[in-house]
Amino acid sequence: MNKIILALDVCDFKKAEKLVKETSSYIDVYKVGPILFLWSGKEIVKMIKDSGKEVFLDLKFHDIPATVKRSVESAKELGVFSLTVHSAGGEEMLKAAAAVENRPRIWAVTVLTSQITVPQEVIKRAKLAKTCGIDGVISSPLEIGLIKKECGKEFNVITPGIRPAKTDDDQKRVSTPEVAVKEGADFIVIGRPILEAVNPAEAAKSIYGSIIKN
Ligand SMILES: O=c1ccn([C@@H]2O[C@H](COP(=O)(O)O)[C@@H](O)[C@H]2O)c(=O)[nH]1
Repeated sequence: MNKIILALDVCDFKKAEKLVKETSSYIDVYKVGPILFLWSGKEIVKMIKDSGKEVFLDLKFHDIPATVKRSVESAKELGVFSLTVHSAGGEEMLKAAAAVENRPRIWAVTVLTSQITVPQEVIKRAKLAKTCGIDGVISSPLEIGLIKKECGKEFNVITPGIRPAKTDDDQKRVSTPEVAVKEGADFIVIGRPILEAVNPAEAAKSIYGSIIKN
């Protein structure tokens, strides 16, 4: 499976559909977060799946264990490939999410890539998630090596904060796609560098080209 996940952070079904069509040669998994899900919910998930692609539902569940368990069950009914919970929800919440049978892959957010933190905090949360039966974590590309070392190669590391070129935006812990893939990222999540490009398909192609060389 291609390692690029395109974050469909748009609030328009037609725009999302056009982006999927234009980039489908380079992307197998599309991320749907609150921006798009609040507009198009089930329809967007269906459109992506009907295009033969997978959905990463990034709603970062962070609630009491019973509510998170039922949210994971609902996401399972939608047929998504993976979803996120927030590690700050704690052990009981993470275990409740992981215990749902035949569920999508669950990835726990460690510390948001827009926040400055110390690697020890990310590792502490990654280890907690692993102990609770979660499949992997969302972290910045700066922590990939350390997480793989501490939690094992099989534990998924998914990294937003990917910038092919230097930008001045809200992402604080960043690297290029090439470096993230070399470090061992299982997937890299990219939004604005593709969404805001003059030609999103060309931007996706160029990032794809840069990572398959490695
Ligand atoms: O720690 C996190 C967790 C999630 N994200 C999400 O990834 C994309 C990144 O988009 P860019 O435009 O490439 O910055 C976005 O949907 C975030 O909600 C994250 O960035 N960091």
